[in-house]
Amino acid sequence: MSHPPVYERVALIGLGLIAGSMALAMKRAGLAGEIVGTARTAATREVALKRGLCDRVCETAAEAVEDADLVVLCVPVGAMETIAIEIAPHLAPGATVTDVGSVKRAVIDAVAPHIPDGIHFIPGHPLAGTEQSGPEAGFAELFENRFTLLIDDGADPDAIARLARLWTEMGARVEVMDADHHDLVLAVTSHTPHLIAYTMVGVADDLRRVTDSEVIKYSAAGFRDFTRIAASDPTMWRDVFLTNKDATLEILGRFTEELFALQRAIRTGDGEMLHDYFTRTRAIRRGIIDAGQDTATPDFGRGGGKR
Ligand SMILES: NC(=O)c1ccc[n+]([C@@H]2O[C@H](COP(=O)([O-])OP(=O)(O)OC[C@H]3O[C@@H](n4cnc5c(N)ncnc54)[C@H](O)[C@@H]3O)[C@@H](O)[C@H]2O)c1
Ligand SMILES: O=C(O)C(=O)C[C@]1(C(=O)O)C=C[C@@H](O)C=C1
Repeated sequence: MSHPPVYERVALIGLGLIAGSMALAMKRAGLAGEIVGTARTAATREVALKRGLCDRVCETAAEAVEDADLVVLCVPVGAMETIAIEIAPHLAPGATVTDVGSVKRAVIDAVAPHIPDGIHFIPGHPLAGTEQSGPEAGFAELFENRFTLLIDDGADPDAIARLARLWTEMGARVEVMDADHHDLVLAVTSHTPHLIAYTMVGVADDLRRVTDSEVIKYSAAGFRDFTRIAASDPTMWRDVFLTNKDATLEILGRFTEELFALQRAIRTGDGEMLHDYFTRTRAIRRGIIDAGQDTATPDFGRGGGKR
């Protein structure tokens, strides 16, 4: 290892897809002196040790954060407050607490009040994931060339820079953003699209007669992508919608208006409207590719067939 670790001891609370990927990315680049992990079940802790995600596991979050200079909350958004209350009295002075939750305002409201003076709280969100979850799901390349958004909620700039360095060394592109703006942007780019995918797969399931035959047999393209997204973790996504309620409802309202406009164009045979609409959306896709940001479904030669 040619450089000192960014953090001497990192505590990962919750050992699923994101924690596992962080652990492997940190190990690969020598970014943590020691990685300590905790999860609720012995089975998860065992897998984490077996996969080499952690150097050590603890039964409780309180034990795991002892003497850690970085604590990463990697649990569903709705579980963040309980964990914050549990770890607060055990945090080392000067430590940084961050999280990877998909919603930011709700996490700040839930966690910040419990963080003691002298601890840096810097909410974060890697814009990278898959539909897989649990301790087997993580892989070191997950964050490569993907954005990680950090929220500046008044934390010490040096502590933010240090955390940004960790993410950069794990391969991510880091940007600092305001929490409310984050939640609105993610409602457009991630949360509402997931809800639409869940809905579409639900519609197909309602037509069970079709599901049993054609839907599965012929789901090579668009629908298959929807089923991948709709296979994402139910607890995580329940919490996302319950905690990013206003922004999601705002975007869903707009979505419904557009859908009605398209529905009307189909009913009235307004081909020009449909063509113009699809021309505009095609340009957006091409813009994303031209900007070199078409990294939405990293494959890395693993699990390509499942996507
Ligand atoms: N999966 C994604 O695509 C993705 C991407 C970016 C951020 N996130 C966010 O990262 C966080 C973790 O997601 P993940 O995909 O790693 O999930 P995961 O399901 O793979 O792992 C979650 C971990 O939290 C534990 N956990 C669940 N409920 C808990 C509770 N009530 N108390 C304590 N531990 C609990 C689980 O046992 C597991 O160890 C979530 O907040 C999610 O919003 C997910
Ligand atoms: O590719 C996927 O499976 C994802 O949905 C990942 C995705 C996203 O919407 O882009 C999902 C939730 C997150 O908070 C961040 C990333």
